[in-house]
Amino acid sequence: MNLSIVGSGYVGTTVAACFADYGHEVTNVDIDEEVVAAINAAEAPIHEPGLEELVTEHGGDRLRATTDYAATRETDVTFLALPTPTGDDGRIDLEILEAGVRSLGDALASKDDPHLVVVKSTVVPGTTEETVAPILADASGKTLGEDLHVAMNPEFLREGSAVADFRDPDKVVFGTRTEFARERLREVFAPLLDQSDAELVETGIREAEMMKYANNAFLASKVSLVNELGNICKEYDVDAYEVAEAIGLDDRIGERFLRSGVGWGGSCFPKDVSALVAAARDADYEPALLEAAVEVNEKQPDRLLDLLDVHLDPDGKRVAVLGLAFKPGTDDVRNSRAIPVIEGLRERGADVAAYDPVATENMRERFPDVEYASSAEAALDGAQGAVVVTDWDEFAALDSAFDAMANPVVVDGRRVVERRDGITYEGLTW
Ligand SMILES: NC(=O)C1=CN([C@@H]2O[C@H](COP(=O)(O)OP(=O)(O)OC[C@H]3O[C@@H](n4cnc5c(N)ncnc54)[C@H](O)[C@@H]3O)[C@@H](O)[C@H]2O)C=CC1
Ligand SMILES: O=C(O)[C@H]1O[C@H](OP(=O)(O)OP(=O)(O)OC[C@H]2O[C@@H](n3ccc(=O)[nH]c3=O)[C@H](O)[C@@H]2O)[C@H](O)[C@@H](O)[C@@H]1O
Repeated sequence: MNLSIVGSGYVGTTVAACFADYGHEVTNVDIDEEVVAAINAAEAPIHEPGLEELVTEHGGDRLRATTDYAATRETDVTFLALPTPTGDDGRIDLEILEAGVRSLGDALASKDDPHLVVVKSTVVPGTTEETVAPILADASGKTLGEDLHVAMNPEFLREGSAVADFRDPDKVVFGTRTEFARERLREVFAPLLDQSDAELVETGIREAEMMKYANNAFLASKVSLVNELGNICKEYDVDAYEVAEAIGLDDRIGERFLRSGVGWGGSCFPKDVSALVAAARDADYEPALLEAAVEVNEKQPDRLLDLLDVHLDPDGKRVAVLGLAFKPGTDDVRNSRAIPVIEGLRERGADVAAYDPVATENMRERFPDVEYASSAEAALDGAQGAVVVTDWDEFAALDSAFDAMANPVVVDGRRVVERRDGITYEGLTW
């Protein structure tokens, strides 16, 4: 099948490269010329395990990219993988999505065959049918349900394992209203459904939109709950990880997403919980539990720094920050817990020495005047204290590097560093 994917970021590039690998002809449309050039040169524009191999194999061949929306006319289905950020008021900001949809509608105006447009971006219930569909119909002059169809196909992949997650998801959700949309989506996803254990959920468009928010809100709240329990554990000198392991054996709770620590960040949990809270309030419903989940999350970096304060006054001292990415396996620093941690350290007058295996350049844009070390060892050298913010495996292997610290105080926000003789070790929730 001929597919176009509008937006070529974490989702758009991953989805496009995987669909090309399943044998589809795929065109990415993006306004960023560097992203387009990279894909056509068979280079991955973002860091994701396994993506480089796929783009190397298919880029410039079955996988192409362009800045020209006209390319969508040559395709049967267009997926929208555009950003849906948080606006200043906490609500979903649809400006970028609407601009992309308008350009797509203009391009489709001169296409004769019927076309399916699938919203893959995360959007609040009602957006596909009340915002996307009318703009498309207006710009293209086409008739909804006849030669223009819309659908919603939420994406559940995680950064850092995007390719593996996309190929083998727990579920694939089709939110549709017409048989045409259902049939085309089944055809697009046939190879993935054949080669994975994914459950197919066929539902309405608004339900599909809400499933995505419910999924993320549940997971974010689960981590906040385990963080709250972990904070109580710490006060009572109980190891929260032992407790989590035991409660996770109850399959009503489940063993995953029980890692307590410095909290959740990233490009999606914070914005999606915020958008859902705002949408609930717009409907005159006060989502008390989700608000509390956000509040607990915002306090975890302060608790980490309070623990450091117990052992040293950071003013004028070198403090190593180990990990800048919002989670391991990615160079993404959006809403990383490292941001409030670095801000808090600087407010205390500390000289921050930061290290991350892949996210340094992205964090440098945010904090240009922080010292970025080339290794964890270099960051720790001469430091009076260290905080661990991202659970990169390489931090677990650190050992003699702590001997180079001037004062070996380590506050671990992710349960990654091994306790050892010679360091003063504080776990955030254990
Ligand atoms: N990042 C993730 O792990 C996941 C993201 N999502 C959702 O997927 C959507 C996309 O997210 P990401 O891939 O993270 O975004 P991103 O920020 O990584 O990439 C978006 C891309 O869209 C391009 N773009 C912006 N305006 C455009 C326009 N008018 N026309 C064409 N291209 C344009 C940008 O240049 C960029 O390359 C969001 O709604 C997000 O909530 C859903 C599941 C996972
Ligand atoms: O909508 C999205 O963008 C995606 O958001 C999350 O994926 P992602 O943000 O890439 O990463 P996660 O692995 O979910 O981690 C999110 C944050 O929670 C934190 N976390 C996760 C698990 C845990 O046990 N403890 C914990 O603190 C991580 O450190 C990270 O900061 C969801 O897991 C995906 O299903 C979803 O598609």
